[in-house]
Amino acid sequence: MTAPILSASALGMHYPGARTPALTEVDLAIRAGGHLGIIGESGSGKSTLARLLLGLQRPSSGSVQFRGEPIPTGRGRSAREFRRAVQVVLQDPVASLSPRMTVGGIIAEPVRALRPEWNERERVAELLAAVDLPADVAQRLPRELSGGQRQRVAIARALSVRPEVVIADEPVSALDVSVRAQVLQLLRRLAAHEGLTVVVVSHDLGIIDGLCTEAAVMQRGQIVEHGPTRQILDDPVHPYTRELIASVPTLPYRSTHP
Ligand SMILES: Nc1ncnc2c1ncn2[C@@H]1O[C@H](COP(=O)(O)OP(=O)(O)OP(=O)(O)O)[C@@H](O)[C@H]1O
Repeated sequence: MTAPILSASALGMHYPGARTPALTEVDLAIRAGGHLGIIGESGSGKSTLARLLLGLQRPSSGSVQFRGEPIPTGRGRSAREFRRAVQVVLQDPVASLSPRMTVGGIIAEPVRALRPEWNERERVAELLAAVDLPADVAQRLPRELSGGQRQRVAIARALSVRPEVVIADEPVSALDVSVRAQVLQLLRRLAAHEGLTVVVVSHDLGIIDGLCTEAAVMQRGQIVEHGPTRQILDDPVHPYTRELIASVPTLPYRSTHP
């Protein structure tokens, strides 16, 4: 078995003033090239876990490791390498994109910060093509694009520095159902093409089923079930997982994963 690229040990998060912890003793190993879905109802701790895996927040207890070492902090070489290697795609494409920057500027920003030696314009053109957007979109502003196009821009930006891991928090929840399927298809194709490790956070079982070969089910800050997505869907063990599955009448985005 390959060593995990990202892992969490006994991870805990207790927000100041909160009555109960958002995360308790979470252990998780994400193997390189794996496609993991984190599923659970609102408030179960999914986004908190994602932010801790991204190093955007410090845990109250436990730790996150990247390639077997604690996530590097500060401005040194290893911290820059972590920021390049692990990228995020957020839920709301409008809020996650700066309204006054052109699309080209938005996509190029991580390249400028982390790969200044690359030709920015060429990279932007490559990325727009990779996410099936026309080249002239580079000169436009985010508000001139549709929701689906904006989410494609967010994906292009995340891929701009050739990351190894992409953590997507509700990547298609803000989109119309028909556009959702297209963006999911794009994410699937890019993940396979770039050999990415993907972590998808969603409250929607259909989206996890469409993108992830492996799923972790969260309830009240804990992972209550973790295994192959197909096995979890076909033969759920935990009562909460059964409840989640029963609440979804159909799973619309089923991919071709075994
Ligand atoms: N910055 C914060 N300060 C205080 N409490 C927080 C903060 N962020 C999250 N929480 C609390 O932590 C718990 C877990 O929240 P989190 O957002 O991680 O869950 P989630 O499963 O992602 O939910 P959702 O799907 O609604 O985003 C909730 O009780 C939430 O109110």
